[in-house]
Amino acid sequence: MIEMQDTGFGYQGGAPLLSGMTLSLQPGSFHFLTGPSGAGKTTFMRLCYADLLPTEGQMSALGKDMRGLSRDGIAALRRKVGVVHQDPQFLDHLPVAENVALPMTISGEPVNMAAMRDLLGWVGLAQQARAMPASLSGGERQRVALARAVILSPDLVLADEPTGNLDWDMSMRLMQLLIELNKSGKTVLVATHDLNLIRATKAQVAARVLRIANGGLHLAGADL
Ligand SMILES: Nc1ncnc2c1ncn2[C@@H]1O[C@H](COP(=O)(O)OP(=O)(O)OP(=O)(O)O)[C@@H](O)[C@H]1O
Repeated sequence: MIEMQDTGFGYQGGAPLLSGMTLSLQPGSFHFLTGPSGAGKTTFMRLCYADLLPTEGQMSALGKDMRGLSRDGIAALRRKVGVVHQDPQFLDHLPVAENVALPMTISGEPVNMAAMRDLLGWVGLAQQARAMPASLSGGERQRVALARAVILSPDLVLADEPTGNLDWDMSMRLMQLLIELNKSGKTVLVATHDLNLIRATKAQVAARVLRIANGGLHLAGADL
């Protein structure tokens, strides 16, 4: 799903931030990504959905070589990757249902309203379909963001600190949805600082933990 061989990345004009990363993220796997603040977790996630391209080594995502990826290639790749950000942004003048449907609208696909209702029901927000984003709680916003991330049925779901602003119960509720997605066959990668969340999730799913530290990517020990 994601393959890296001695892959590195540095922002323009800066020293390399990540280097020598070697990874084979298998289809259907569940991984956490952890590491200190500023280590490069978000940068790593951005590489995985071709929002950034590696500056060293080799990398492929969903079978596509990231080197020399055309604009169309990047767009096709992103269609297969659903992303949930820590602080999801919505179009505030559109209700929840339209925000969730945006990836379909943008890609010119007809919106399947029945599928939309199912999806909102799955994230527990069937009653909020017509609500405006500004009226949602933090946990509701994250669940709307998750629904939006999976509406095109991506193969890979990336969540960058999705529970950063949520209490424990809501964090676990969101993790439950990510676990369900994984059990339905999706590859899931979740960046988080929260070791308790990792431990609680690992009790339910065979998740592995990647750690970014000192500019490199490491597999964390079994104690995590
Ligand atoms: N667009 C950018 N241009 C230059 N440097 C950047 C850019 N985005 C991030 N950085 C730098 O890259 C480093 C890694 O940032 P990144 O956001 O990937 O870390 P992180 O591990 O996700 O941090 P946190 O846990 O605090 O969210 C930081 O030093 C950051 O300042």
